[in-house]
Amino acid sequence: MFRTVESQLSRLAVTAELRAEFLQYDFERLRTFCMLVFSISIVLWFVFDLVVSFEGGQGFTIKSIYFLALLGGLTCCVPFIRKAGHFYLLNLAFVTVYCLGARLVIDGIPPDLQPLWLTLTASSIIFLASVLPQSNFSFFAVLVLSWVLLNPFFRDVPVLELKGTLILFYVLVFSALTVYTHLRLRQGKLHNYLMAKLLLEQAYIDALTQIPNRRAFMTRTAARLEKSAPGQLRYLAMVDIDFFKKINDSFGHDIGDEVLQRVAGNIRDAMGAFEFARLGGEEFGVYLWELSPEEAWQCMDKLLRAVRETPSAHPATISVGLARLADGDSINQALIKADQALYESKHNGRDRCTYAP
Ligand SMILES: Nc1nc2c(ncn2[C@@H]2O[C@H](COP(=O)(O)OP(=O)(O)OP(=O)(O)O)[C@@H](O)[C@H]2O)c(=O)[nH]1
Repeated sequence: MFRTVESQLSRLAVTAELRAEFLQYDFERLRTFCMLVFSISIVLWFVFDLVVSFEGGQGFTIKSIYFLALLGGLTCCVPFIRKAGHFYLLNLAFVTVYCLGARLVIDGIPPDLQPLWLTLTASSIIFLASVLPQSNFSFFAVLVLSWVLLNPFFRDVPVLELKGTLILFYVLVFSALTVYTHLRLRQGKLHNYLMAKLLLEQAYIDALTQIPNRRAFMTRTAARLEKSAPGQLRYLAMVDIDFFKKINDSFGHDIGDEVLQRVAGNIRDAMGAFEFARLGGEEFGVYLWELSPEEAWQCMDKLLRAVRETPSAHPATISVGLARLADGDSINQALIKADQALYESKHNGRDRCTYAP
């Protein structure tokens, strides 16, 4: 089964929209991790600065405080960022400040050690950036920025001499490896995201009518019920197609399926603002809230009319049982109440709604 879903996935076109949705999801999931990485980077820079300042006899300057404040300020912005794109910009700003701060410290160590420390610092920044949730463009920008601002050859290190050649070799191999792992990691994460999305859709969407199924309905309505304020007006409606067995028996199962799809479309059009689902067979459920009893009734009346008046070679009608949820009622209790009201509608001639207050 897993392989079947995977082969379905391979046929799925990964649009720019899907990619953006994944990047946004990835950022939201890893927001705390981003803050942790930023905080660890600041601590590392601070310790490096302290060692060079005191062991190297430079003295801790006010500039270090400015850099710490800037980096800390940028880190504090992360929890307030909503869009992944804004985080990429913030990350670039963080890397720029960090690189400039690192240059400041490295300038204070003996010149022959500087190329090595510039290389180590740039590699650490690039490694940390490769595990952060960001787009390819953003990662490449960090890569280029880090090597430009922490260029180990800036002190006339001859590339063709042993030291320069070794550094260049390391820079190239390290950059290639991190680019490769970043791309592979991202591809793997995107694949898992799309797979989970596809499986979730299959688990929560009714295959025939393409509207939410019973599982989705029970999960969503229970969540809404839990969050709703006491005293809020809430209703549960059971919708059932009239004489559906007759439609199947007279015109065949395919026409029965068409009728189911049409009624599901009517429900989607009329109840789009609320929770709705196909509960099974020819039965549908609707959960409504923040309406007066008259308004809830009118909603159902609108739906009855829409189904009745939809032009078709195989017309159909529905019956509805509308129940009001009392405080403390569970969805299952409401379903039982709505089912009893639905029975009344069927008993009284169908194509109507019965309200159970
Ligand atoms: N075409 C089709 N039929 C289905 C599907 N699921 C259930 N059914 C049929 O729906 C019919 C339900 O019939 P009944 O429960 O007797 O209800 P009814 O004929 O609508 O009668 P009333 O509800 O009393 O108006 C059965 O014949 C099922 O076989 C489906 O996915 N497609």
